[in-house]
Amino acid sequence: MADAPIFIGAAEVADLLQYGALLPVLERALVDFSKHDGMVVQPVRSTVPVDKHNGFLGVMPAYMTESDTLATKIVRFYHQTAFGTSSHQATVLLFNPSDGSLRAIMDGTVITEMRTAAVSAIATKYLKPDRLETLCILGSGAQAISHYNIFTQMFPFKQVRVWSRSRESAERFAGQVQGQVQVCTSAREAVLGADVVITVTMASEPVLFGEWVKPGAHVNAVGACRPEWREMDDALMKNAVLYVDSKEAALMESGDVILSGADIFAELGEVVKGTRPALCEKTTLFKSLGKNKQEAYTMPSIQFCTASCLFPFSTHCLIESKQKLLWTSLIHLAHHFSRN
Ligand SMILES: NC(=O)C1=CN([C@@H]2O[C@H](COP(=O)(O)OP(=O)(O)OC[C@H]3O[C@@H](n4cnc5c(N)ncnc54)[C@H](O)[C@@H]3O)[C@@H](O)[C@H]2O)C=CC1
Ligand SMILES: O=C(O)C1=NCCCC1
Repeated sequence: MADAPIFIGAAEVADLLQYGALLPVLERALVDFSKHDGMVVQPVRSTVPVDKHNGFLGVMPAYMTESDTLATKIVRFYHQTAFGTSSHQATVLLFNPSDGSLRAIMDGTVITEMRTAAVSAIATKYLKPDRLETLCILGSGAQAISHYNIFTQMFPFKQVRVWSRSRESAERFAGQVQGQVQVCTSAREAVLGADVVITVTMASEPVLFGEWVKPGAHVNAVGACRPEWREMDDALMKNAVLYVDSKEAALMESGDVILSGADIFAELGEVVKGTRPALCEKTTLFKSLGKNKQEAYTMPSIQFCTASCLFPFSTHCLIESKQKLLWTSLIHLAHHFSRN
């Protein structure tokens, strides 16, 4: 009889997954994904609208030939959730690629929060302006917190500003993170003069306008993952140099890209690999959808990295950390767990 799949819950994921291990594997995942050589199979996320309940279910499968890793992330994102329940909830399934059997089930919510923030941090590492004094975060939910945590660890910001639709949630955010945060009464006030701006809202209409953004600043646009949703106005989309995690996903899922008609300059993986330039002296915008890594990653269609690719890598990090062993594949890892 086949071994039962192992289960790795949220607390264990949170305990084991460290940014230090996650960042290099995500960089590698971004590069592999952007080679487009057929070695990473990660279709654009398939999303089912659950209109009756104002939500969506996204499925993000991915297969990576080199590491022989087969995984799927399933993520739900709902506008209205019961008090105290996260709007985003994800599960990652790992399969044995040789026969397709299920080897592991793990919480994907923490992975989604950390993977997404880590990829924004990678984009910022490559695209940042010379001066890094002020960080602006629009939104105050789970992604705002994970972005705050890694951005304040990785970069020497002197000031962090936050804006949210309600001052109460912005103040709650300021009380949850370690370190000083300036709560702003308007998005404009938060954005003016900022060197790096992060948008992590569930908005479907623009909350960030090009006229507010300092020339030469870098923007990480993380929300608005539906073809009809926006976080940015056309002025910003057209004036910034546009980088994405996946061109295919951006052209199918990002309302900011599709509706503005902005030209995509490069995938982030191409910049990390060095085949496309990082135009740091210009205003840059990284449109994240999770395709490459994340999804896979945790979400496979990753949006893997957004999708798919990223996901398996994240899982590797988890397991390596726990076992202090270098595993070469998720499946090996899953087997190991099931025997211990
Ligand atoms: N690019 C990627 O790989 C990923 C993107 N996301 C996206 O990031 C965004 C934030 O996700 P979470 O922090 O997990 O969600 P959350 O529900 O924890 O926080 C959402 C934030 O958006 C604000 N908000 C909601 N509606 C708004 C509106 N109409 N205008 C302005 N603000 C509004 C809320 O007040 C809250 O501060 C979402 O759009 C989510 O879909 C999430 C995971 C991965
Ligand atoms: O990659 C993910 O996970 C998500 N991306 C976009 C919004 C929903 C979750």
